[in-house]
Amino acid sequence: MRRAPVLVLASASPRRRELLGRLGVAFDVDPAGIPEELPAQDSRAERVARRLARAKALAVAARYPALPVLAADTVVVRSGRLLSKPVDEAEAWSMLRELRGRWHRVITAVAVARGRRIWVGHAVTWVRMREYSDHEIAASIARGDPFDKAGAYAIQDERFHPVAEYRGCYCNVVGLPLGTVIDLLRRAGIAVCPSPERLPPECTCCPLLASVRSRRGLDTGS
Ligand SMILES: Cc1cn([C@H]2C[C@H](O)[C@@H](COP(=O)(O)OP(=O)(O)OP(=O)(O)O)O2)c(=O)[nH]c1=O
Repeated sequence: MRRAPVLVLASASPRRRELLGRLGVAFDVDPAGIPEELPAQDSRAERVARRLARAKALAVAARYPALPVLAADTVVVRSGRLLSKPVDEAEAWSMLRELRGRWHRVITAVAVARGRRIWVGHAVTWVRMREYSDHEIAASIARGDPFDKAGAYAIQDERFHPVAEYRGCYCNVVGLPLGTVIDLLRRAGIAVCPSPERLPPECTCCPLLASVRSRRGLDTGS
């Protein structure tokens, strides 16, 4: 029997749905579908992502007075320039060339709205891209992969695998920092007790998840 939802995920992203599902909470999905307009240049990228996550959560919360609503927004920041999802091939080319061989930041902000209250948090991951070729960029664009991804790439892309290394939370780059999500849900009154074997192993860098794993004896502390 299907469990009654305890929250609503305001997102059309299949990655967010998959990651939230790993926390073992029952949820409904209802995307916000609001226009996402980014300022081209903003030194306060965290603030931009937080504002968008908040707007998505509030847009959907109006439809669910009895349930908490969780939304997120991911932005890629390179030299102070915000990169969201490319609108066309030319923009995908320019983003992937700009990121190639360099470090950038990925910020995902998360908002949980419940009634008139809202809790917002964010996580930052530093990512260095490898020196992929123009031919690889063309192949990725020909597959249509960049167009629903901030920065025109996916760290989880097994054909392109554009990332050389990263510092911080892997799930944050994919679109949902689980440590931040657990913290915000607890603050909104939803206790989350994830089963450690369902958590992505790459999430060990989230302190909260690391402590969950450690408590259950899965982390040797190395
Ligand atoms: C950088 C990066 C982004 N992404 C994805 C996560 C998000 O789905 C997307 C960022 O765009 P967002 O605008 O944050 O989210 P979205 O439009 O896909 O979904 P919604 O607003 O309905 O929640 O990029 C990856 O899957 N892998 C990556 O490595």
